Amino acid sequence: MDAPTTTSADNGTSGGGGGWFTPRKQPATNPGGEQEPAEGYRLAAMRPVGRTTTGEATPPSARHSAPPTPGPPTGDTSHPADDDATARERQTPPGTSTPGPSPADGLPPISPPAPPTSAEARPPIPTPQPVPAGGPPAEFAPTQARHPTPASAPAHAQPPTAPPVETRPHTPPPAPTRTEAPPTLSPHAPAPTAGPPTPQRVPAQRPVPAREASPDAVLIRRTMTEIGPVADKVTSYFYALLFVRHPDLRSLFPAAMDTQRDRLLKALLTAAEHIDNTPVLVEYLQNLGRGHRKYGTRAEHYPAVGECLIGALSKYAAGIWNPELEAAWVRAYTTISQVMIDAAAADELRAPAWWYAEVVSHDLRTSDVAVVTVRPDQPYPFLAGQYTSLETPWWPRIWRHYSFASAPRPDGLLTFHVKAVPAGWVSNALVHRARPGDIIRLGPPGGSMTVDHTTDSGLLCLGGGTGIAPIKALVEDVAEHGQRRPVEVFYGARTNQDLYDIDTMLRLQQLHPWLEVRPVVDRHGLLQLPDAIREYGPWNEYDAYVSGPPGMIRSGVDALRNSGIPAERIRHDSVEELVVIGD
Ligand SMILES: NC(=O)C1=CN([C@@H]2O[C@H](COP(=O)(O)OP(=O)(O)OC[C@H]3O[C@@H](n4cnc5c(N)ncnc54)[C@H](O)[C@@H]3O)[C@@H](O)[C@H]2O)C=CC1
Repeated sequence: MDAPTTTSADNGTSGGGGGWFTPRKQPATNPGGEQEPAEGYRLAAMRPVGRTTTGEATPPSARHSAPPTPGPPTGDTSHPADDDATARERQTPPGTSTPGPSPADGLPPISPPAPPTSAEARPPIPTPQPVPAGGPPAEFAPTQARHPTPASAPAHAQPPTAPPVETRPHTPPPAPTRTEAPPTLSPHAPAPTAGPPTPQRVPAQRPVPAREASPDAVLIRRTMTEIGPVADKVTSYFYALLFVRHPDLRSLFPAAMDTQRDRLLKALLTAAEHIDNTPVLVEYLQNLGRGHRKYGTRAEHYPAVGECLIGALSKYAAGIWNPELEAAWVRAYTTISQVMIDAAAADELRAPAWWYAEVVSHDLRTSDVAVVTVRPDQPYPFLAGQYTSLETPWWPRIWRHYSFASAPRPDGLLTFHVKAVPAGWVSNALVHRARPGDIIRLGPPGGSMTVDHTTDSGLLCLGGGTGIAPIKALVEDVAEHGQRRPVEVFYGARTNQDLYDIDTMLRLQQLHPWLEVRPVVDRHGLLQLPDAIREYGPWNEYDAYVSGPPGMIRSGVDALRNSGIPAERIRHDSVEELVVIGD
């Protein structure tokens, strides 16, 4: 899969135990029971453990629970799996949207899979085991008014005009001497803190110790192999089942479900497939669970998704499907959903589900790139290198990811670099329509491409196109920590004109002697950004950060590894990359 295309840094993906496949019609009093078949064959409906008997954690305030309805009431919805993809700026052409699956849309007919032969054929109900959701919740922040105040903060400072950019030869500084233990990407590494709530620090890549796959993992992977050739059909059938059986959930998804539609399923399947990689999965799913709050996802929604997941899998893996396989999936989904539910519940105690933010500055740098600065309606804690999800008033419930282009600032303003991509709904709105005074919504921060301040290793940063945004934030972060660790930035673009933020980067270079910025402009496709780092080095004592288009990340990671940087010291936003490490 391409990277970054799932919440990456997307980060994210759970382990732990805990069952919540419980009776559909008796969630409050029979948490261990089985579901009665309804509408033909169904798995047991599910109720999360550790929640209230209604399955809904009591929101601390209306601000945390009631989804707003910004913009025209189009009926559009957000995509619960959007967080899994760092699909920044990639949007569905407005003219090609599909208003949700239905039999009339050419989707597979919704014929329920064959019922089990007996109640005994059902999978055993796993024992509920609440999963810790990231430590004790921080103090609850009082709810604030949802109406943002008029803009009054200064706009984001503009960079000076720079002279024409030339790629200049450079001798890199000597490799830094490590004075502390190398930065660990261990799943148990402490999360960096940026004030409550503490964003999860989820390294984008982590090696998984080689070990024998668990029996459940073997069964799950067998299913994945079986459905691989018909993945599209599984996806269509899954959503058809979900929306036909649970029409109330339709409003949680975008009206246009074409290119976005498989994110939820993809995230679930990816997580299940890597169910053995518990620490990584836990962090990923916690991030995913928190991110789902802004969609209005509630604990009681998860059983429906689980039912339909199993329904779709059992239909398209019918050749190998049996009670043992089903039980493995039930256990996996139980774990996955429980972690997400617990994380969302814990997050609800310490952070809003979303933030409103007012555009205070809009700087069109090129014909298709804008630098947009917003002021959140209340403090927005994040770490440099992270990203957020963003919704405009013109496309309600369509969320896209953008990285913060600055380290946290004293004035609380947040800046994003947005490139309008062809037929991109959100990106075109942000570049060509947004103006100061417009109100957008922000989801929680996510991503693990953050600086490890416990080491003085050098930073080797590759930023391609608007991928330079988080790199700039990382540079500012290093500067604010007052360290003198070498930072080498390779800023790639297809043309000189595309180096829209070079002035800012050169200004930072002037300010900081430890910073080296090297613009790399494509030479007729012969030299691309990753090629440039091969001309310099050595890099074996550096931590690497890669941000840009998926192809650039792939070839950048290859080039970095070839230059001697171990995989665990290369960070980028990509959940698929994250979870496949170690396979
Ligand atoms: N806006 C944001 O906050 C962020 C955006 N991104 C991603 O960065 C990308 C930026 O897109 P554009 O500005 O259009 O970049 P672009 O397509 O113009 O490419 C930027 C640089 O990457 C190189 N590159 C592209 N494909 C490559 C490949 N296959 N192999 C090697 N090098 C390659 C190009 O040569 C160029 O130097 C988008 O995919 C976006 O999702 C990533 C992080 C943050």
